[in-house]
Amino acid sequence: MSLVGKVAVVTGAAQGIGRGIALRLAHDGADLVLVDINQDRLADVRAEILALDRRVITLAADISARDQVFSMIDRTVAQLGGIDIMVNNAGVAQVRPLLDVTGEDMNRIFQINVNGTLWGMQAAAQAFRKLARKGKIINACSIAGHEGYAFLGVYSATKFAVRGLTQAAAKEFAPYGITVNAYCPGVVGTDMWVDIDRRMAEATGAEIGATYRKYVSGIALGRAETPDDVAAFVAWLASADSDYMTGQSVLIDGGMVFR
Ligand SMILES: NC(=O)C1=CN([C@@H]2O[C@H](COP(=O)(O)OP(=O)(O)OC[C@H]3O[C@@H](n4cnc5c(N)ncnc54)[C@H](O)[C@@H]3O)[C@@H](O)[C@H]2O)C=CC1
Ligand SMILES: CC(=O)C(C)=O
Repeated sequence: MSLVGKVAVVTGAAQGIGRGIALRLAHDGADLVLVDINQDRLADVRAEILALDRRVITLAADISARDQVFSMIDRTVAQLGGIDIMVNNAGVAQVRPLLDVTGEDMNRIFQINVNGTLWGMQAAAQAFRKLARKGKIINACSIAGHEGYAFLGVYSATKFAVRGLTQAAAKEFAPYGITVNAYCPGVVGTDMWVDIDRRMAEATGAEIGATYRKYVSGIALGRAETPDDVAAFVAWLASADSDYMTGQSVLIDGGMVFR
């Protein structure tokens, strides 16, 4: 219950890792702002958080649109009285042989994964400073932010960029008491991996499920990651226990990448 009295914003909260993070932060006492481009499934997550007796609002936003991100933060402060934790979770994967990558491919995934993370950091930091609150910014990185993966090259590049932005923002925002860190999951059983596996099968001729099984077989702890595994670490990053950590993109992958 370390987050009682705190307001947390989670993007990409309608499903997968974002839903897991939102539910865990609510369990730990935070009030929640659930943000997603897909409104259909946000209502279910909202109901789960209301059942935890927490305040919760849902906001539609495309994180690649800077004005929508800043408007979302303004509405957060107006409706819940402030913001303490910003989780820039929303993101998309892209399976493509590098030889086939187009400018449109690059622009789309960078606008969401990189620009969207930067807009979220900008808007949150601006709000923290206006409210004179220390604040915590927590970004979604990946093992692909530490190692480039075949057929996931541009996606990997976006996550390397998130790691760099996390380090730079940590240095720039430290004077205001704002910490900036990132979580780097491995293979988490969400819709994103269903899509990756399907597209890998199309690109390589492998059977459906083969890519997912190959990646999971390389995990030292012997099982795929769950959204709750990720959320447990993000809950620590959101708590005061992480106040002396900043600029770090931390691998929590069950033992895949060893840095
Ligand atoms: N699933 C995995 O194995 C891993 C995922 N990650 C990262 O974790 C984050 C969450 O991944 P998952 O939950 O697996 O993905 P997911 O695809 O299951 O869910 C992503 C959510 O983000 C939303 N979203 C997508 N684009 C958006 C936009 N432009 N604006 C607002 N919302 C948007 C989607 O509607 C969806 O609800 C992503 O940043 C991903 O790169 C990192 C490492 C591993
Ligand atoms: C989706 C993702 O980040 C990986 C490498 O699984």
